[in-house]
Amino acid sequence: MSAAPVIRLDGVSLSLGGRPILDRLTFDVPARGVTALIGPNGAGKSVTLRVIDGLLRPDSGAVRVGPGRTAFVFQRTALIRASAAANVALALGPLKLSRRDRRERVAAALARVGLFERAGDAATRFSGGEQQRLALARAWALRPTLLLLDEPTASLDPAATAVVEDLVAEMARAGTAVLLVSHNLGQVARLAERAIVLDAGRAVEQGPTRTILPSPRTPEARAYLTGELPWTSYAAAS
Ligand SMILES: Nc1ncnc2c1ncn2[C@@H]1O[C@H](COP(=O)(O)OP(=O)(O)OP(=O)(O)O)[C@@H](O)[C@H]1O
Repeated sequence: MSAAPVIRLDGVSLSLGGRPILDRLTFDVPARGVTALIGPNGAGKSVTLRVIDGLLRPDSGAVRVGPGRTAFVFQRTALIRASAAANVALALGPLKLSRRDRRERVAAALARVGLFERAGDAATRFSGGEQQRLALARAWALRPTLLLLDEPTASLDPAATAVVEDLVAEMARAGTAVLLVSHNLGQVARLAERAIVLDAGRAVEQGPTRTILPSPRTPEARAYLTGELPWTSYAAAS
């Protein structure tokens, strides 16, 4: 591969509440394009994003991220009690823009997600889907090197989902590396060139989505992708 990866996890292990969650997790995320992190509930996808963003520190192993700015859009977005415009402007704090550039970038970001008319409204009163779009606008305005997305369209209607998917694709085309956690496999196929399949805190399979999605090699990836639940086979066996 040409460029250095934007994320490198090497043998990362982490226990939480006395339970092993990540187990010698090792993978690279290339500096270009969209990489999907997929796997069953509880596999450790969100914890992995938090480790990458430095919100959780692994017990062992190495995490290398960057260089550049990272933006993180959570499953449940953290917005401040202020207007939509103020929420975007606040994210631009570290950028040292002129007042005018900042105002223009905020307006463009809100317009990009269809919230321009709502610029002065209290962000915490937005619907779940509107808050998610606002969180994306905040990330877009930052022009990050790396974008971490945790189920960004889980609560969105189809039209808003399309807006978010367009925005993510546009950011990727503009050079942002994206790591996307999603259970929407259609979305993964549409957006991501590569996928990493997590199971019980380990990367069990990784490679191009066009081969992993239709023909996974490992039983864990196959079970996830075909919707086979571990407790179903347990119940059937007992
Ligand atoms: N702060 C914490 N303390 C204790 N356990 C935690 C903590 N955070 C996460 N866990 C546990 O770690 C495991 C992995 O959680 P995580 O949220 O990463 O799963 P996930 O793969 O993102 O799942 P989902 O698809 O359901 O969102 C879960 O069993 C969860 O209960």
